[in-house]
Amino acid sequence: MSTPAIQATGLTKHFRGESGETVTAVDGIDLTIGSGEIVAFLGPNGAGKTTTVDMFLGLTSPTGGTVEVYGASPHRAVMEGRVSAVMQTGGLLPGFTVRETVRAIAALHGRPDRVEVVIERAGLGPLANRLVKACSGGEQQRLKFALALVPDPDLVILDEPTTGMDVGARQQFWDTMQADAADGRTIVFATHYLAEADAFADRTVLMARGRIMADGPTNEVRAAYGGHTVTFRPPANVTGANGIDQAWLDDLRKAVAPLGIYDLEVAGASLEAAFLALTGTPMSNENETEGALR
Ligand SMILES: Nc1ncnc2c1ncn2[C@@H]1O[C@H](COP(=O)(O)OP(=O)(O)OP(=O)(O)O)[C@@H](O)[C@H]1O
Repeated sequence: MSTPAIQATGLTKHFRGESGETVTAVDGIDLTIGSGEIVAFLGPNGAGKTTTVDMFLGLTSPTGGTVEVYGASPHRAVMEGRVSAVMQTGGLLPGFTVRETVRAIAALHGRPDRVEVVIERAGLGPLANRLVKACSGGEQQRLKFALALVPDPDLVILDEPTTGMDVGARQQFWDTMQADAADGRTIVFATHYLAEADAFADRTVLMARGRIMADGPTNEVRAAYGGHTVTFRPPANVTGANGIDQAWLDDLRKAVAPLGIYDLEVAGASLEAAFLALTGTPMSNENETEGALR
């Protein structure tokens, strides 16, 4: 059997919280990701997705357990160019053009031969001479993706790569990823968006409170654990510019608990959701409903 891309055993991470309490971000994860898999880490805010992928990349050291990337430490796998990442945040130099940025990173890796390949692969050809500061958020994310491809890694890890993109940019980003994945690269990405896992991942690892709640083919996870989303419009007198009145929400949580409803989450309506509702296009993002009982 070939060496797995990622092998995690009992992987655990504790942080010290603001008042000195222990926060368990990742709580004993066992996981094997094989070569060529496309895996989504799906979960709500604070589920532990970022901490988990940070440990895959050696950016955070585990408090307990182990993680190996292609049979070696994450640090070594990164140094050898076997794994690279597209992170949520991270600096691009605004005064460089797209091509200059790719050239600089390719020079660092000793791979000048990769410049045009990755520009083309990330769909940046028409933008190659544009200054980074003139690129949209979505275009900058595609540039980060191009940079991640410079060492021709076996594994690419993406942490919520489409955060902040509009619907069109998100689609374009995933089209680019899809084309790349067709070449057999292993891809692991963290996302809030069930629709992204559904559309793109063969396998979904559903995380909540630092644990794996479900892990399997995306369609099976959806069917077995998806449940139903109940949307509602709260009374006008409890809503304001800052969201829904907290005391009312606490009462609501208490009221629905006897019905077996837990983890009630409320997200403010986004412009995207409003746009989609107004245009009649189905919403792809289930986290951006006006109010949702999960
Ligand atoms: N450096 C830190 N110090 C203290 N607590 C942290 C730190 N990093 C993360 N946490 C906590 O660990 C938990 C998991 O956070 P993490 O960022 O991994 O979740 P996530 O699923 O990626 O969430 P999001 O989707 O919001 O990015 C959260 O409770 C978070 O507040």
